Amino acid sequence: MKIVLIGYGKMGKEIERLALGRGHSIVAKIDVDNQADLLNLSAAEVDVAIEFSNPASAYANILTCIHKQIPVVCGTTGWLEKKAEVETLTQEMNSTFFYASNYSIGVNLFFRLNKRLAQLMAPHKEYDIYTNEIHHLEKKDSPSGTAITIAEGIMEAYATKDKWVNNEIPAANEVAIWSQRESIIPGTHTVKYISKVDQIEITHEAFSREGFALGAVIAAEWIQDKKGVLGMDDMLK
Ligand SMILES: NC(=O)C1=CN([C@@H]2O[C@H](COP(=O)(O)OP(=O)(O)OC[C@H]3O[C@@H](n4cnc5c(N)ncnc54)[C@H](OP(=O)(O)O)[C@@H]3O)[C@@H](O)[C@H]2O)C=CC1
Ligand SMILES: O=C(O)C1=N[C@H](C(=O)O)C[C@H](O)C1
Repeated sequence: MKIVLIGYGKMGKEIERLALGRGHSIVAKIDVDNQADLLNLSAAEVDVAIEFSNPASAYANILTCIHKQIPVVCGTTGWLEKKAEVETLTQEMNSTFFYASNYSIGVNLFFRLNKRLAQLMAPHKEYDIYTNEIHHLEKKDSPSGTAITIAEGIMEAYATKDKWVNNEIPAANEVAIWSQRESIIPGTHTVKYISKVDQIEITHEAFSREGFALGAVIAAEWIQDKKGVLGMDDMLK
């Protein structure tokens, strides 16, 4: 595959290492100082764009790719208020857009475990819910995209909960996400149910960025013959 990397920071570099190891080539690396190179690329020169930039730039980068008919795998978090627009445009342009708040296989299994646990816990009102995410000090968005997906999974199971709040004491209809920024931690997510007498806790802890990057490269390989709006649940079916 001929890959354009959009965002050449911590994730871009890890994706490059793994993609080269799997026999792919990197045709361009787009960062803040060479935005014009993306505008000048054509779909004939590239099989896929892998977008890990930042919350402020992801939307514009994705639109550029969709208009050029370049399939996009995006992992950037913190811009999702515009995701519905991107999905509509993807359909209108008959293009390809793959998004995941977290590309690691382990986290996606954790998402399923979280939903199942929430279904089991929902009838037991004596348990309060706590969700927590810890990331490195360079992270720009809060809460993490992964923590939002976890909170959405909990809300699916609880008819009484319809929104999440970040670093605030939750009202009865809210799921609290507590965010912590610490050192170089790649990403740790915890869900706890606490009653007066006991506690149930599940945690996913990433040891490095390799799992995120590998998932993104595998997604890029998987979408090669596909169109439309896709995500990890489609790929892991
Ligand atoms: N879905 C997932 O599995 C994962 C998602 N992420 C998300 O991916 C994103 C990137 O993470 P990470 O690599 O750690 O962040 P970094 O800050 O290390 O890298 C982002 C890079 O994008 C560059 N950039 C800034 N503006 C643009 C632009 N307009 N076009 C292209 N590149 C630009 C930055 O340059 P400069 O530094 O000069 O601004 C930087 O080099 C974050 O939103 C993060 O939350 C991270 C890990 C896993
Ligand atoms: O910024 C990061 O580093 C990460 N961001 C993603 C998120 O916001 O959930 C995924 C992972 O936790 C690492």
